[in-house]
Amino acid sequence: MISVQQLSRVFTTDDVETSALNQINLQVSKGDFIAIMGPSGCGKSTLLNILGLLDKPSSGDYFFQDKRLRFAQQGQVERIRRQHFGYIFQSFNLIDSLTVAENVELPLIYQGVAASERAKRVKQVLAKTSMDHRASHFPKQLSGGQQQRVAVARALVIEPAVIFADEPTGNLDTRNGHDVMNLLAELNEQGSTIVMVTHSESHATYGSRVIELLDGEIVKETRQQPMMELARA
Ligand SMILES: Nc1ncnc2c1ncn2[C@@H]1O[C@H](COP(=O)(O)OP(=O)(O)OP(=O)(O)O)[C@@H](O)[C@H]1O
Repeated sequence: MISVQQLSRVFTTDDVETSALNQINLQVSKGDFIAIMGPSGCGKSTLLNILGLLDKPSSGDYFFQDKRLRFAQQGQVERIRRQHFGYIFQSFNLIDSLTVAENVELPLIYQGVAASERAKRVKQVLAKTSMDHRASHFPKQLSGGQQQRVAVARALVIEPAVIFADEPTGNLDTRNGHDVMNLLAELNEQGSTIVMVTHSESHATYGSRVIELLDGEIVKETRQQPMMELARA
C-alpha cells in the first residue's frame, strides 16, 4: 500500500539542523495495524505525518499503491490525501459550529459526493461508531471519548485506504482510551489499515506490528497477534 525507502527528514531552524528521521525503510501493507512507539522526540509524529502526506521528506522515496510520488506535484499529493487517507488526532479537531453529522459529512463534500449518497454514508459510519444517537449534537455537548468516536467516523466516511492516528487516546481517560482502541481494533478486523503513534505499551498490544523508533531510526519491529484476537482465542 505504502512503501518508503531511505526516508530522511531534517528540520532547519535558526541555523540549527535537527535530523528527525534518518534513512527509514518501511512498508505498510493492506490490513496492517501498526503501532509506532519510542521516547519523546524520537520522530514518531514526523514519521506519521510523512506517511500520511502531511509533511514532506528531505530525501528518500515514497510509493503509494506501487506508484512513486512526486512531492513537487501538490495536486497529486492532495488527491491521495483527500481520497485515500483518514486522520485522527489527539485533540479530535472537530469543528465546533457544525453538528456531529455535519462534521462527518465534510470530507465527502470535499470529494464532491452527491447529497443523498453523503446522507447515507454519514448514517452508516455513525452507526458503526455507535454515535448515531448524537447526530444532531454539537461537539461541545459530547464527552471526550464520544468526540473521538466522531473523529473516527469522520476518518472512516471516505472508506480510506489507510487511517493515520497520532496519539488518538492522548486526551482520554483510561476507560475511554480503551473504548477508542477497541473501536480501532474492530475496524482493523473488518479490513481497515491503521498506522498509529502511541506512548502506551498497553495500547500498542492492539496492533499487529509494533515499530520502535530511537533517534529517528527504526531499532526494532515486532509482529504480534493483536489483543482483540487474543481475547477471543
Ligand atoms: N517543525 C519542526 N521544526 C523543527 N524541529 C522539529 C519540528 N518538528 C519536529 N522537530 C524535531 O524533530 C524531532 C522529532 O520530533 P517528533 O515530534 O517527530 O517526535 P515524537 O517522537 O513524535 O515526540 P513526542 O512523543 O514528544 O510527541 C524532535 O527533536 C523535534 O524537536
